[in-house]
Amino acid sequence: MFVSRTTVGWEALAPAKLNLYLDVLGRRADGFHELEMLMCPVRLFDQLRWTSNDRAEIHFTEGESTERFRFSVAGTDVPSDETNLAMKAAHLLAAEAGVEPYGSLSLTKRIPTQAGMGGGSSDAAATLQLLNQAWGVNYSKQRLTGLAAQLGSDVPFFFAGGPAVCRGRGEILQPQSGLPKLHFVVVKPDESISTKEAFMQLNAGQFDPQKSEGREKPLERLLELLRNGMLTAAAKAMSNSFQSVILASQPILASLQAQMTALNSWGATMTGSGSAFFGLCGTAQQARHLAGKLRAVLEDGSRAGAKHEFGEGHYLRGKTPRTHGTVWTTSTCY
Ligand SMILES: C[C@@](CO)(OP(=O)(O)O)[C@H](O)COP(=O)(O)OP(=O)(O)OC[C@H]1O[C@@H](n2ccc(N)nc2=O)[C@H](O)[C@@H]1O
Ligand SMILES: Nc1ncnc2c1ncn2[C@@H]1O[C@H](COP(=O)(O)OP(=O)(O)O)[C@@H](O)[C@H]1O
Repeated sequence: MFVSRTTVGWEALAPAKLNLYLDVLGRRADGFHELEMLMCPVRLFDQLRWTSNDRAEIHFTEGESTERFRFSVAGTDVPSDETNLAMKAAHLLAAEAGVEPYGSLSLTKRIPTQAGMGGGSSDAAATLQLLNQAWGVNYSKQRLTGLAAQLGSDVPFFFAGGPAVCRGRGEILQPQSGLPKLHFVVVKPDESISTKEAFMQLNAGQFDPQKSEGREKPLERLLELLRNGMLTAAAKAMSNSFQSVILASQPILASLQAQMTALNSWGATMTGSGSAFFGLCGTAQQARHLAGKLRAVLEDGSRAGAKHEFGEGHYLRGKTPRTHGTVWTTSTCY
């Protein structure tokens, strides 16, 4: 995430993430699942802005806001009340630091929701970082990462500042250096998937205790292929434990994945618990080319060309079954 000063306060860019590898190793006694993942931040950003009441000379009285702290959301239908992860992050930091929340925090959503792209988690991490500066709390990155784990399993990842292997619930981070810049086409179908429900769809039969004993260590192999720039093989080595379960239960997503694979011999992989899919491409030009091919097959002219500030989104319409969604070209940011 990127935090900077503005003339009236502070601003943060909260990146989306893609899971290049996701293995669910088993269910834990606390109800969470033990994971092994490779995640990368990508250049599709939500934006958070904070201004102080003093500078804006505003006194707030309405909605969910207190007089001293106001929160607003633009861009999509995520909640703008205390249940928003950005608000949860603000209140957690305030309680921990003994600060009474103040100022005006606004969130502009661009990352699709329930996509497996970590938008809410990234917003929470960016809010911790932003308000840590704005309120003069000055906690270390380590202390903020500890708070992040209380907000959600994926939140600490956004403090890694680049690609990381994530284990445990997702909060045990091993940052990875030496990976090349990677280019992707991402498609978010209109169908969304709740993370909790995706975990519930997995059954115990899918957790093989012998899997980790003497296995060929597919994650290490993927990392090695990426470091050596062997991207064709790396694309084939990407995998996601949720994918087969989700595709079996949602034929429309199976259709989308088949369409993407037909147009991109490197294949298409689901990110997180879905529902977005991504295809790895060799260069930005190839990504644009693939996005163009996807549009030619799937595009709905009525919404084509919708522009996003940090990338281009295009509405898609497939043949059978009809697939609707948005496609972006993007790349890793680190
Ligand atoms: C699956 C992943 C993979 O990156 O991403 P998304 O698809 O959500 O982006 C993450 O593990 C999601 O992390 P996050 O979205 O922070 O999850 P949390 O809020 O902690 O948990 C939401 C729900 O998912 C389940 N959950 C989550 C993480 C985990 N290791 N085991 C679980 O069983 C639990 O049922 C929990 O109630
Ligand atoms: N700031 C936020 N951005 C997105 N979703 C949020 C946010 N705060 C709370 N939520 C809730 O969390 C749910 C999933 O969040 P999201 O990050 O989009 O999922 P995923 O991790 O699967 O990409 C949403 O349905 C929404 O109701």
